[in-house]
Amino acid sequence: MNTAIYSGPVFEMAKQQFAQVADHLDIREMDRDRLLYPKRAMAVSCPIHRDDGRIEVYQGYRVQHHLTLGPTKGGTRFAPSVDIGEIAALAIWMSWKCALAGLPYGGAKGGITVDPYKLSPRELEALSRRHMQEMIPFVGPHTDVMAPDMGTNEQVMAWFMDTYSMYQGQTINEIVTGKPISAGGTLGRREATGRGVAYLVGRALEHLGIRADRATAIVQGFGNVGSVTAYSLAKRGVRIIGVSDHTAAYYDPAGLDVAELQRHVGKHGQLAGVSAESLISASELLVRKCDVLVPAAIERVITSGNASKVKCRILAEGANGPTTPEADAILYQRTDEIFVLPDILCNAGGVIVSYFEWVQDLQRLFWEETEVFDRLYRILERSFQQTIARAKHERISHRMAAMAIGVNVVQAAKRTRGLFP
Ligand SMILES: NC(=O)C1=CN([C@@H]2O[C@H](COP(=O)(O)OP(=O)(O)OC[C@H]3O[C@@H](n4cnc5c(N)ncnc54)[C@H](O)[C@@H]3O)[C@@H](O)[C@H]2O)C=CC1
Ligand SMILES: O=C(O)CCC(=O)C(=O)O
Repeated sequence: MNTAIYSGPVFEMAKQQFAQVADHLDIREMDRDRLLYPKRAMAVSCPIHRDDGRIEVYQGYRVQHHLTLGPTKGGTRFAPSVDIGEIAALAIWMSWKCALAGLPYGGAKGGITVDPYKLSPRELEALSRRHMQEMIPFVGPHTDVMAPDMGTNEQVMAWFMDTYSMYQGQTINEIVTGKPISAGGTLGRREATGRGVAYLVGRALEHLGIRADRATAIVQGFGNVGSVTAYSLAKRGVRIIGVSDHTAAYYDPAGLDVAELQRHVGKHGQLAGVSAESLISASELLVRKCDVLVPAAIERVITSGNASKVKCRILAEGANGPTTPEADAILYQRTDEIFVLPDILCNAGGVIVSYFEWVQDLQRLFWEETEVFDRLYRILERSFQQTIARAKHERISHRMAAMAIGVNVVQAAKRTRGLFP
């Protein structure tokens, strides 16, 4: 099979991780490509009028990894880094994540190569609508259901839903999740990923016998996932001593006021300008001593260069793919020091509540917020227990255990459906 279109460092990571798990599970060579490579991938051109009258064309992608368990599911990312390799890796990770959580989905991901911070609101709307228009032949409530990811939000999901619905001649809420409540969204989706991260951090602290009100945390990334994680951890009594985004990093051992940081970002769209005294370099922040380190921004930030220097007790991966395989090997040597909550477990709250949103939209029956979070925490608890039990039993890392569970689920479904002899 010629797989050359899938390349780049993020795709290589997903490939390397899969190879390690496939070796551990003793999956036959001839079955590996079927499990790893995406079912289909789309590349589309999205032309829009810029505010100055120019026409600019942006490249968009959607990768659907497998449809063995149901529709594919995953976010749409607007970022300058986006290419088909990055999106394919994120789609593959979505598959293992959904399978670990027991959701009836395969993984997908999409994105546009664009810096959304450089578009006006009108340009962002035009690009979002054009992207969905180009995707109409490939998505559907029972084929592939989009959601937010880095650089997109509830408003973008509302534009996606509206564009798809106008084309169909009727409102189809269930085409995307992560929508505003007023457009058929569920209570709790906006906070779901961060609250899920905080729940699992709480469980890891208990596991290690550390009291939340004596713990400290550093959070990289202060968007949807990072800011809600910081806020939810602070509500649990954890002192937030460091935060960063793409514009600034702050460290204060006495603790930062998360609500104040959220107000600042709400007003200015970024962390820069909060305080001159507590400024620190972004790379230094990651290796400061803390109980909980939460990378909640981009991929590949814990690397062979800093994995031996991080000084946390818990590494809670809010982001997708923040740790390279080389760093993983180092962290595995430090298992007694650092408890890793791997991304496909740690940030699964988002897609789990997206699943609840899809179910509610399909049934036209909406739940109370307590029902959303009770069900979310039950699924996360089960995944947490399964992951640590398997890691202990097979003497493997938490990442390897979580992935092994996910890969096994997909493999079993393919086998049952007759795709494996
Ligand atoms: N939104 C969701 O529900 C989910 C998101 N994720 C993952 O979480 C991560 C963050 O996503 P969101 O919070 O949704 O995105 P977002 O767009 O809301 O926020 C991203 C944040 O990361 C910051 N950032 C970007 N580059 C950075 C850098 N080099 N250093 C420090 N900060 C940087 C941005 O300034 C911003 O604060 C991504 O890896 C995404 O794939 C995972 C599961 C669900
Ligand atoms: O909510 C969803 O469907 C997907 C969220 C997502 O993109 C992720 O978990 O990485």
